Amino acid sequence: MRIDVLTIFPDYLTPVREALLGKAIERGRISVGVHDLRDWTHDVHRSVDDSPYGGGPGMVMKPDVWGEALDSVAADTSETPRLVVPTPAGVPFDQHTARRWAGEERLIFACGRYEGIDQRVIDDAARRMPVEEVSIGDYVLVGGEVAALTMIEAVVRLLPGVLGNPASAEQDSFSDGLLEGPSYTRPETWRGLSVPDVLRSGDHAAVRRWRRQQGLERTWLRRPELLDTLPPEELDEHDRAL
Ligand SMILES: O=C(OCc1ccccc1)c1cn[nH]c1
Repeated sequence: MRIDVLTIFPDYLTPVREALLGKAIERGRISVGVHDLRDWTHDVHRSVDDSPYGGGPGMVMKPDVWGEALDSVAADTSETPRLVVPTPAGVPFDQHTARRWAGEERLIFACGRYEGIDQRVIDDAARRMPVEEVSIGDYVLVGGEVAALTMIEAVVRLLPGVLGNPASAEQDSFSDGLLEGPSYTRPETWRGLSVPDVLRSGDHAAVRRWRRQQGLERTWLRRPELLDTLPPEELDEHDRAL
């Protein structure tokens, strides 16, 4: 998989080369290109934004600079990239989307700042490649870089050969639509707090049941709406009796 990130703060993406993702890059599992949007400006001030039509606060990122940058980065290879635009106004990003994107050959993340990118950039790009405007949460960041890092990590950890322990990618939260329950490790008692007996019982069926019950309880308490969208087969009659 090849990932490109367009940003006016390329240094913000340095963490992408750390640890987990760093290993994936070393192993050639993914290649990551970080590009400074200002490289596609032509004026002496290297300006990337301007005042919004219709008035209002803040600035909007210019279409011409973005258009040239996207043309250039997208053209690098024959595969058609999927363009991801992080924005508070986007479709919520979730594990389902992460799994879907893990199958892509190329992803380009367009990191907006200010009040966002001129909409025509997205409309024009959509004529040549799939485009998704995506939100990582209901809050406003200063720019899309942190959102891009978040989504890149969620996607890359799913690629075969990236995680040391692939099983954990399968059993992580949301893989069965429920939240993960609590986890414990040594020592058995710590500051007067003990590990639940069932986990030390060696009864694997009981452990499975207990973990599922804990996941259901936690989901019920913290994210009840996830129970509504659970596929019916996920909740067996035993769960319903809980
Ligand atoms: O703030 C975000 O993206 C940066 C951004 C992009 C466009 C205009 C303002 C800010 C964001 C919040 N949830 N998901 C993404």
